Amino acid sequence: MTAEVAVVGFGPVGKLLAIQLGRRGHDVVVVDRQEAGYPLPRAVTHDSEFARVLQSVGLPPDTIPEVTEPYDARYVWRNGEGRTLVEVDWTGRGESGWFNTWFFHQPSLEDALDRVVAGLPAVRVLRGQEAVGLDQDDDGATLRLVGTDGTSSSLRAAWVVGADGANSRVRSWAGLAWHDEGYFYDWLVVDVRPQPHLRFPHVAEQTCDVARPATMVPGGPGRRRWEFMRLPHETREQLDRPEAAWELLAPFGLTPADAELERHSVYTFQAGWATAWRAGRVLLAGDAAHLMPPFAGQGLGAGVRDAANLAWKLDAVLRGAAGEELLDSYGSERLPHVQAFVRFSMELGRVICISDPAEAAARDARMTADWDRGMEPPAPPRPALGPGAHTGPAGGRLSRQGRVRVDGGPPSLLDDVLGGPGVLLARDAAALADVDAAALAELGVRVAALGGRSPGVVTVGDVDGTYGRWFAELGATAVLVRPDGWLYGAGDDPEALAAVLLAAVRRPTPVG
Ligand SMILES: O=C(O)CCc1cccc(O)c1
Repeated sequence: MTAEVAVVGFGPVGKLLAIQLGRRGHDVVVVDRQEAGYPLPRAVTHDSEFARVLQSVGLPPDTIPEVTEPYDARYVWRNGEGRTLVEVDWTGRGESGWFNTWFFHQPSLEDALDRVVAGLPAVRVLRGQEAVGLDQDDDGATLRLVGTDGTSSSLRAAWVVGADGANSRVRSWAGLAWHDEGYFYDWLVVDVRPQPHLRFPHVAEQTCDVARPATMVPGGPGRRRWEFMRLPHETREQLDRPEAAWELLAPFGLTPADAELERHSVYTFQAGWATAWRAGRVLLAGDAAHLMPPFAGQGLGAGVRDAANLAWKLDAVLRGAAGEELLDSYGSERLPHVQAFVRFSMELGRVICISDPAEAAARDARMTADWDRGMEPPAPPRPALGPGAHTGPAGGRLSRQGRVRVDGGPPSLLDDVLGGPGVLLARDAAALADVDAAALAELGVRVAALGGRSPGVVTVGDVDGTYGRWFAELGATAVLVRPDGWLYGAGDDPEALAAVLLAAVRRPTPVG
């Protein structure tokens, strides 16, 4: 069997990558050793950028209310006595055009992604096929597979992506090293469906109580998630029992009579990353490439960013629009970005994972004093991409998505008008007259303007002034946004911007 891309692992990251490549017409085979999907939640929160990626695969979050719901409120941290330590602002809309914070039910999201995959003839999914080995040469890689019935086969692909989770075998076969931050905390993760009459408050809270550090967050529509830290005197086995879960849920007013315990499982929260994400024909994505504790709610989001970054680059390489060196920019861009979130999540963990009373008292004194005098918590990181396929000071930053109007029609998000985030957008269509639109289209980038008319250019009205403000902040009259929604660059000469991108991807400058 052969494919252009073989993906090992059919979790959300493998699914999104397969969809993005399959929608661009590439022949993708996904293998997963499990016969069926994992039916229980793992991640429960996503951000505005993740929402835009869902939009790009035909699942805009406002059309899947059974899967995900916005959280337009604060993320509250309290001490053992219920005093506020800090409140993090999780309200409002992000620059990607969607609410900043959402809580979702992962199995329902995966079902929705499965339905998208099923509609893509270019994507084949082989469940019950375990990858047991990998060989590669200059032209591709071969996976050795064993089915659940014991049958052996092989799968040859131009590129293999290991989206096979924290214990990635693809990572080991490719010889990609792992950097471990030495961060290990065991937590009992509990997913619950309270009966609707309980009317649970829709809040995200951390209880920083030495007696039992605990997290309570929504778990997607109709569900709640609790996480309880294992204390030093407890074993994993003592904690990983339904009786232990119910005992810990009781103070929150939950009993087996009015709630369903969907899952309880002890996880070891960890932090680390693969030091390189490509070895020849093999690439890593998702938990195979990075792990972080959940306190910033960014673990799966990082994997989703991987899929978006990798998809457009693999697409460009496979269609011959870019040299394979472009794939080196995947890890060089994504690694520094994900490191910022790993470190931020560990810092949050250092606040909550405290079991020593003296240390907790010092934390409480410091944080309540800061909060009482109105000190705002440090903002979550907004890292730029590391070195790679972008140019100038604005390049490598997240782009914006606003509402636009075409020919006096109703407002729509720009990506919906253009078919995806990739765009060379100029203030005036006249500046785009000589741009090589066909070459940009090969990379998944369309050509649009906020005013004027020019053949082949989509002219859009800037409904809320999002783009006018953004251009003013950048001091530019044109932006070049990559198909993953990240800014390639900004300036006053869109033709030159396009030419720099086209030259860079055809012969990228080596990174690192
Ligand atoms: O969705 C996740 O990654 C885990 C859920 C979560 C969200 C916010 C705080 C926290 O401690 C866990």
